[in-house]
Amino acid sequence: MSILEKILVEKEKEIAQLKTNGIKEFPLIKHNIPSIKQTFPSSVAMNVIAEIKRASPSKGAIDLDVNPAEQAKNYAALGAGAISILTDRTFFKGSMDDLYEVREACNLPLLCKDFFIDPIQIDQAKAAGANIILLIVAAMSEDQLKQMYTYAKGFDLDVLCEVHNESEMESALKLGADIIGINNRNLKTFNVNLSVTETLAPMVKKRDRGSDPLSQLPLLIGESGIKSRVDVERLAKADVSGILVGETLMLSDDLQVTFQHLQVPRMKGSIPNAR
Ligand SMILES: O=C(O)c1ccccc1NCC(=O)[C@H](O)[C@H](O)COP(=O)(O)O
Repeated sequence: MSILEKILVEKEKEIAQLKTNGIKEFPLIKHNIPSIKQTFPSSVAMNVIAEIKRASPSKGAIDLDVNPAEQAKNYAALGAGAISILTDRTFFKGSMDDLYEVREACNLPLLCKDFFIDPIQIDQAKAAGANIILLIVAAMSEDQLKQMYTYAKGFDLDVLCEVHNESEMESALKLGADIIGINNRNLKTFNVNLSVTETLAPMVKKRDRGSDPLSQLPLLIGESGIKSRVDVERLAKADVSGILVGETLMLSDDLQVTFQHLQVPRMKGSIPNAR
């Protein structure tokens, strides 16, 4: 069984519990958080979605004792455009409480990075303060993907639709996803290769947009395995609007320097108002 399959087996158990016990309510809610669809395209520097990641299947423990609110405040002060919070408990040692603590501490868009396969998980993420949820194309059928996407959008949530190969990119484009994450990490082997983004990103512009050639291109996010300025420059050339970075930020001894390395200039052609 691949790690993704193992995670999904656990998710089925969690979903059964949520349906029996109900979702956990939180006393928020902050409104008027800007969407990354509005803020990312106009940015001249690479947009960073900075992740709070206590542990992972590929790395084991990363920083089990991190204070999510403090970490998020540091990310925000250094110019992160959004924060990703791994909320899965079994494999990543996170929780919905982590998400909520970050929601209370900052006003950036928050990505609930979990393994969504049932609408009740979307209800739970929204209640804890998420603005964006993750839908992994490899985790469900096209019909299920469409249902989950429609459900999340109806709840005023953005959706990061994650792909790792050409057929998954085709599914995301067919769905009409407006934010697509290209995951450089193979969830079966854990192998990380930035050429995944370089190969898949051009598919977005090549796609036939039928009778509406001016329709907006999806926002592209390069995900996983990003460690250095050189890595980000490669992804900038592939014309992504943003990058999702976990381990490198969580293990950084000097977040300010690490952020400077990540915020490289983006391609001029991809920035509407850039001169
Ligand atoms: O990180 C893992 O080991 C992992 C394994 C199985 C499924 C998902 C996994 N990671 C989730 C993520 O999407 C990453 O945390 C995110 O893209 C950031 O990656 P990185 O910068 O390499 O920490």
